[in-house]
Amino acid sequence: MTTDFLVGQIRKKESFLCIGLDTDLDKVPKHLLKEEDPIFAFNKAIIDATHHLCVAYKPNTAFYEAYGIKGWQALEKTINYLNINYPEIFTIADAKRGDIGNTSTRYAKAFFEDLGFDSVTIAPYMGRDSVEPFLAFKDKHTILLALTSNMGAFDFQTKMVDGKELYKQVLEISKTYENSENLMYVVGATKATFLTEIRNIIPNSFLLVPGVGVQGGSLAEVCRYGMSDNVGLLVNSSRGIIYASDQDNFAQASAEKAKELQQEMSLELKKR
Ligand SMILES: O=c1ccn([C@@H]2O[C@H](COP(=O)(O)O)[C@@H](O)[C@H]2O)c(=O)[nH]1
Repeated sequence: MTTDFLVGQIRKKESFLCIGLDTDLDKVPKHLLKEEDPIFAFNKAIIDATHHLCVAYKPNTAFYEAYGIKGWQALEKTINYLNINYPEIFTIADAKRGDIGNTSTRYAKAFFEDLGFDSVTIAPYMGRDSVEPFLAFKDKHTILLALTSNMGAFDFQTKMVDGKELYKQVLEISKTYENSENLMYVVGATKATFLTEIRNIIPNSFLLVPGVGVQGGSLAEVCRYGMSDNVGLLVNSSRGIIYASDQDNFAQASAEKAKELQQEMSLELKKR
């Protein structure tokens, strides 16, 4: 998917919401456990109830890998279901990969070609040759971890390296990578006040922003400091939406939570 198409969807739906499919069988409604594939049954119900309120879904692969082959099959069914039924939706494999070049190429083939995701999250720590194999895929997007939402972000990401915080070095150096137009970045909603400086370095790049809801980040602050001329934001919520209820009406309850965020986003878009 091209970035222009994504921006068009955001304007049309008045939403830059990304719903995280962090599907945990300990948390899904008990009646679904009788299904042949309860992970997919849960995801399908959530997607069918919420697709008109969001522009992206982000399965975090950890939640699928934890169930072995069955989990991976559920991930495959979920991305196929999205690509066939809702091709206008931007898909993110939150896999946080990155390795030496030839290995990164295999990761890129797995997520972009075999599974057919639009984007994948990548750790920048191994540098240029670990990231460029992902960037080589046309109309696919590589989402680099820049400043993450967790407390541990302060262990390394904000430390000074050559006179500048490490996360700023990640932003600046990655701009020199081949096909850098295919880059997006992860910035946690809990770090919203850093967004002004981040926007000075990457004024128009798309940011994937997790951390609203359960982690305590504020959507209003993210918009105030991080919205660019082309919106440039995909704000993720996982648990706050998909586990709104563990009763029979769970999908409807998730749609209600998604609608609350979508309406706030619509107001933010109208302010600009
Ligand atoms: O900095 C980061 C990077 C990734 N995540 C992931 O996003 C979701 C957040 O889930 P919530 O339930 O909305 O808190 C989850 O998959 C994380 O692994 C992040 O939170 N922060």
